[in-house]
Amino acid sequence: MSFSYMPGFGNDFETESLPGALPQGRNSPQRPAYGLYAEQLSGSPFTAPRGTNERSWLYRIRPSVRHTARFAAFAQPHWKSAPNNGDHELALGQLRWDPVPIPNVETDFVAGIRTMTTAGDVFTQVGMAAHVFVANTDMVDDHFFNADGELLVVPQEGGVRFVTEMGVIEVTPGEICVLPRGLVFKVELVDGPVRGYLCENYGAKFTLPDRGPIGANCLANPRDFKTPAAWFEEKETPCRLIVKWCGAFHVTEIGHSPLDVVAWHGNYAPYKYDLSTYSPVGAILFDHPDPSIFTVLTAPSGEEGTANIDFVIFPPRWLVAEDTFRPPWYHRNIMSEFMGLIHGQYDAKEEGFVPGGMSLHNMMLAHGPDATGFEKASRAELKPQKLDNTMAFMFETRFPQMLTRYAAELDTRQDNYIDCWSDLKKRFNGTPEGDWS
Ligand SMILES: O=C(O)Cc1cc(O)ccc1O
Ligand SMILES: [Fe+2]
Repeated sequence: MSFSYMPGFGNDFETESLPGALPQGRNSPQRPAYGLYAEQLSGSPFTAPRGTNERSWLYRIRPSVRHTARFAAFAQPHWKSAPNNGDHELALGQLRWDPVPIPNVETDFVAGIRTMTTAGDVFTQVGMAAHVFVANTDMVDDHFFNADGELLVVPQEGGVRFVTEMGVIEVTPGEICVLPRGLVFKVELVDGPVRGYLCENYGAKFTLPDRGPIGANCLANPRDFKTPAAWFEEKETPCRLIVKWCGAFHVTEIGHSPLDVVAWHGNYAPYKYDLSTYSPVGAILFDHPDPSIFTVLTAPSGEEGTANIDFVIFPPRWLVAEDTFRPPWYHRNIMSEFMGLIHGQYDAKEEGFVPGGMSLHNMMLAHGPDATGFEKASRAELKPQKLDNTMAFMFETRFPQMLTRYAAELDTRQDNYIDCWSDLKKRFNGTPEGDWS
């Protein structure tokens, strides 16, 4: 399978996989070339302001409406939606999990999605859900679209190929991709079983954060985002289309492959991004800045500076701050922090937060470095230090994240997580020096 990408973020792209398939100068010619059907995919209301108006025109072998069956209910018991007001017995707490094992039974990408938390409300299109996915088999004749939100995919183990109606995106650990609401796709495994994290964004789309005084460069640069060129298949055998719609799952049948878009143009499209192209900007004299400096993508809410979701990474970087406690500070946060680790070690946790694992520090719940990390960082000689072999990330939302029953009962949950702070000693002894014995 050969496929390619076009650089840029939010561009007006155009791409055709057969010469002359894309109409020029108009969207709806009376008879599009090759006998294709023209179809608009609207990602924003028709009248949204220019800066947030998103739509693409797809030129396809058959229009999407040509399915052969009515929709019927489909079972996906592990993929939950908000509101989910905590259908479990687990008390409030700081939480951490080891990785979810990859199943032994045949599990494709859609079947392998397990919801950890939900926030907000899928019906009013605010909030998000944090999921993990584990899969060991390709989707062959099954396809999927999510009407409830865009999907930000963070692979952690194994490569994943999204064969979408607008082109093919392959991502491996260290890369991410975003699949817009409504996009039809199937998922193939590049090389064996896969595991990863998924953020389902019910609200306004992810966009690049403003850089403010940082200026025109650094952080995530637009040219490093890659959108696939058109790719299609002409497959005239029965296929299925599974749909997630307002939290419920439905299935219909199609007599052909729905991945039949020969050409498209527009600014509503999937994309991928290599996290190693992120240029972190940080404190170069003293103090530990807020983690918002490492925002890759932000999904705004209606309120300025208050994201529905921030997707934040903790990439390799130099620590140079003088007279500074360099790891994350102890804190309580109005936003809720779901974290995962793609590889390596995270600087606030010496052990217990392992690649593929997860932690949840919910609205206003105290957290920070474990006791061992605190000890080390408080006594470290403050030479410039390279943090290498590390890539953690955070789905941070303005809303509380409600735990699913699956997450509460998952046997990889670490019951003793809070013990990582139990050795934090009293250092106050009434003297300015404190007790550092
Ligand atoms: O809690 C965490 O580990 C994430 C985090 C990192 C950081 O450097 C500052 C604040 C913060 O929430
Ligand atoms: Fe935090």
